[in-house]
Amino acid sequence: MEEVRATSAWVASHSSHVTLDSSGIESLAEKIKDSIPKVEWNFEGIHFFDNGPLTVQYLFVLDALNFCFWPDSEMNYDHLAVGLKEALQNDSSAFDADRLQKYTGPELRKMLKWPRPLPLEDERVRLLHEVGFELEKSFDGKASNLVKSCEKSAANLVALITSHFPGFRDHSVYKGRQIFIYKRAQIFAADLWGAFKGQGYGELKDIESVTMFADYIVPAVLQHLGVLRYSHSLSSIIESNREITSGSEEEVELRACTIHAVEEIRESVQRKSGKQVLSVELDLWLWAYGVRYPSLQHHRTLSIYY
Ligand SMILES: Nc1nc2c(c(CN[C@H]3C=C[C@H](O)[C@@H]3O)cn2[C@@H]2O[C@H](COP(=O)(O)O)[C@@H](O)[C@H]2O)c(=O)[nH]1
Repeated sequence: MEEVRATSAWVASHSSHVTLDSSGIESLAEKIKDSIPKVEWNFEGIHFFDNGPLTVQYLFVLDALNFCFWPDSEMNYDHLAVGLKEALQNDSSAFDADRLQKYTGPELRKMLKWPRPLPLEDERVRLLHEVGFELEKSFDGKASNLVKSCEKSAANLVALITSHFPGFRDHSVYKGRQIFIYKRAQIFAADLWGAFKGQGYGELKDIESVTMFADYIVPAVLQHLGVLRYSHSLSSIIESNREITSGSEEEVELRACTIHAVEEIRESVQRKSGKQVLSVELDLWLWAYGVRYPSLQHHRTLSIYY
């Protein structure tokens, strides 16, 4: 994940629309330095968990589809997590690699008990097929084999996922440079670590290398907390719910500056407290904060990456 850190820092130092407010970073770090509010993974109680390989399969399918819920104002991440959990509880072979390759849009919709087409439904189906196909071809159908081959390293896991599954290659070109974000690949590593409490399939010795997961909730939280500042034109686009094109300067800056800001907060908290802090812990706290305040306006980009 060094390339995620390094390229996000580069965007932050060449940014035109989003800036980091260093006094906002310092005052937030000061506020949380003694106790970063601990948020339990699965604090909402919405995920499938059986302590075995089926949970790994569930999390991989979940994170293959963990993007862009906002086009349907009634949909959110919880619907996906709960819908997939119930599907697996009703039929433990629902996510077998051969089955994943055959789902249609209406079947996926029915599985999630959603009464109308899902946002970006065709892409969601295509990505399910991709996951089923590549799991079958290279990992004997099982996401748990993918995890086993990573030697307890989140960095290896992200590299393996992004090399095998094109849908996870979350990157863009910004001012002539390739910028790596890898949101869904990294969140899968963090979900494993969180679900299995750092043991078994969740034992990742380098979990500190994972960055925050650049989605559409955390930038809005950081702006609200005075850590990120937007240009006048970007603010007005977000406030009027106008779409921001995937890969545009504004979009890349929103995501990369969020990653870099969380790194700066983490380093500042570490300096002040003398304790190690994980970006994953900061992410979960900031995300949980954001979903409690649905009135926070977030940017809108049609994307399969987040
Ligand atoms: N940075 C960050 N982004 C996250 C998550 C999660 C869920 N993680 C689970 C893991 C453990 C916990 O128990 C969580 O339940 C989803 N998202 C992103 O949010 C957006 C959805 O928003 P809304 O439309 O309002 O549901 C969408 O881009 C989605 O990809 C996270 O943890 N961090």
